Amino acid sequence: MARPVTVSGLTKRFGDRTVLNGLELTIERGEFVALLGRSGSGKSTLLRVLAGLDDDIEGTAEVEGTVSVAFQQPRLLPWRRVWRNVVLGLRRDGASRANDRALAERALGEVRLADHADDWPLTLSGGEAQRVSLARALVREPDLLLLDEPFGALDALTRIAMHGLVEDLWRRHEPAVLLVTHDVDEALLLADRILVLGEGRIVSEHVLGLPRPRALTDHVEVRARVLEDLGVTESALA
Ligand SMILES: Nc1ncnc2c1ncn2[C@@H]1O[C@H](COP(=O)(O)OP(=O)(O)OP(=O)(O)O)[C@@H](O)[C@H]1O
Repeated sequence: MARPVTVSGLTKRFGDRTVLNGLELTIERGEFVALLGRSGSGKSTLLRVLAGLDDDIEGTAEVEGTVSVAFQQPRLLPWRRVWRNVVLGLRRDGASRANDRALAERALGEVRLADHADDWPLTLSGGEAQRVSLARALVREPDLLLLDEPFGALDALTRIAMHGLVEDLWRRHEPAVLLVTHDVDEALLLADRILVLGEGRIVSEHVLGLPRPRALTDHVEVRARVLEDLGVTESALA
């Protein structure tokens, strides 16, 4: 099976503004990649292109296999029960539809929400709703999982719990992951490789070799280098 992402010479303009400028990127099967970059650097734009939501581009962006996306907001349909939201995006024929409830229950079990299958989305907490969104992304068994700041709207404790959950789900399902985040520590905990986007291209790449689960202290030097690439100095944070 081909590599899930091969991007070459990708340029994306909005009017006369060039947001992505000759970007090169490959992601291997099962690889967990984090994408960092300053606000407005084009991270979401790149994700939208990879998700097939924007094809008005120059260059090539080849994506192989099934793609799922989870956004910062869980985007659940409030008038559908939780389990129906999970199977919403599945390609369906008569035979598989009969199986939907079982598929949804299994996916909800994986994100530890087995008891919430019949709830309405608006009764869920923010972290629970985001877990439903993850279940919905994974039920399609994607080859590529695109995560656009999926934990950005959650409180710090819930976010820590979600890191463990995502790592667990990634190991079990083995999709390639592209995680857009503002959180350097999140990237250091989860990713095989950290990319920094700037001036429309990948300006730096950091490969993280250490085993998992990781501690934040594992990558002190890489952390400093990534922050430097983002234009942040430790003294400015102190
Ligand atoms: N539909 C659009 N029309 C015009 N400009 C756009 C559009 N979408 C994005 N842009 C511009 O492209 C640039 C990159 O936006 P994008 O959302 O990709 O950045 P980002 O790195 O994800 O930012 P953030 O970290 O703040 O979410 C921004 O300047 C934005 O204003």
